Amino acid sequence: MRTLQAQIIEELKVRPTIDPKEEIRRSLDFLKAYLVKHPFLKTLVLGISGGQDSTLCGKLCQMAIEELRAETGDQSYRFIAVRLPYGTQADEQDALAAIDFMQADQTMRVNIKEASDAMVQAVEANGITISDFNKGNIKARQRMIAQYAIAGATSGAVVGTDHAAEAITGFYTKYGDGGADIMPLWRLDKRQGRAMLEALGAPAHLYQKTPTADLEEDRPALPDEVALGVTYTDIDDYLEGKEVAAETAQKIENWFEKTKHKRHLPITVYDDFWK
Ligand SMILES: NC(=O)c1ccc[n+]([C@@H]2O[C@H](COP(=O)([O-])OP(=O)(O)OC[C@H]3O[C@@H](n4cnc5c(N)ncnc54)[C@H](O)[C@@H]3O)[C@@H](O)[C@H]2O)c1
Ligand SMILES: Nc1ncnc2c1ncn2[C@@H]1O[C@H](COP(=O)(O)O)[C@@H](O)[C@H]1O
Ligand SMILES: O=P(O)(O)OP(=O)(O)O
Ligand SMILES: [Mg+2]
Repeated sequence: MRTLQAQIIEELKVRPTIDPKEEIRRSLDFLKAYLVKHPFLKTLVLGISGGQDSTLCGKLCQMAIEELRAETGDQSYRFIAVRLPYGTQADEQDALAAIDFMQADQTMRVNIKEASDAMVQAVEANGITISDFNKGNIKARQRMIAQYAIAGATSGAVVGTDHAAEAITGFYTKYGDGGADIMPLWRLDKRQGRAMLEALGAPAHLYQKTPTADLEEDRPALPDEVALGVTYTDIDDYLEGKEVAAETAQKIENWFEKTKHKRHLPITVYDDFWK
């Protein structure tokens, strides 16, 4: 195995094989323990896009909350699934199917279009141009703002869907979808998450779906794998300690190095991870 590959696997805590049922249990116990330890927190708040990760994460949140209600008798615990379209979302049906699968206690809807467009306009008034790509990150951050507003109003914690196969390439918006309080999928790669959804009986079309951030208007539903130039199969193989083509490993490691800053809190004079 490559030296950096071993270090990354250690940092991101990926295991080469998992028992999906055990990992489901582990995530549920983690979510429950965190809420029990912080009695002020009563809701879990998560954006549901209609993609694989939020389908899995949302199902785990709902299951954890149901167990908590049954075990504590506290009926104020609830899971809030949040629809956060930018205008009309092309795969809205998938998002609704995901919410139906998880049987969310409550669904809220915040259209982020007006706020995102207003931000672009207000910034551009300074004589600079916001690219379509940059605007994509503004959308992801508006989603974060909406989720924190809901968490603030409901004594909630914002749940994030980041996992090892995204963390390794930094394929998330800093303080956007990367901004959350608790991340129950951290440690898992993409195929491990898929196996967990299969074990949970999710509709196949949701876990077989092509992963996309769907943030750009010029390239709608751009597959992550196209944006990254590397497949999740290769990323997962790399994370599981398998051999991948040298050129592929180099691409993955370039993403890892370039996005190091995202996996740390803001940099101060006492930090040296970046040196
Ligand atoms: N496919 C899509 O539709 C789409 C659209 C937009 C973004 N994305 C993805 O979302 C992710 C976010 O994009 P991004 O990473 O360009 O934006 P980001 O906002 O997450 O991170 C870039 C910002 O991080 C900071 N930064 C950059 N390098 C730094 C360093 N070395 N030290 C400290 N701070 C640093 C700067 O503030 C910079 O503006 C990417 O993976 C991107 O591909 C996808
Ligand atoms: N359209 C969306 N509605 C609700 N929540 C969303 C939407 N798009 C993204 N999200 C949330 O962000 C994460 C990350 O999405 P990526 O596809 O990995 O970029 C997703 O899991 C949702 O929680
Ligand atoms: O985060 P999601 O739910 O949008 O999943 P994916 O990353 O597969 O699009
Ligand atoms: Mg997605």
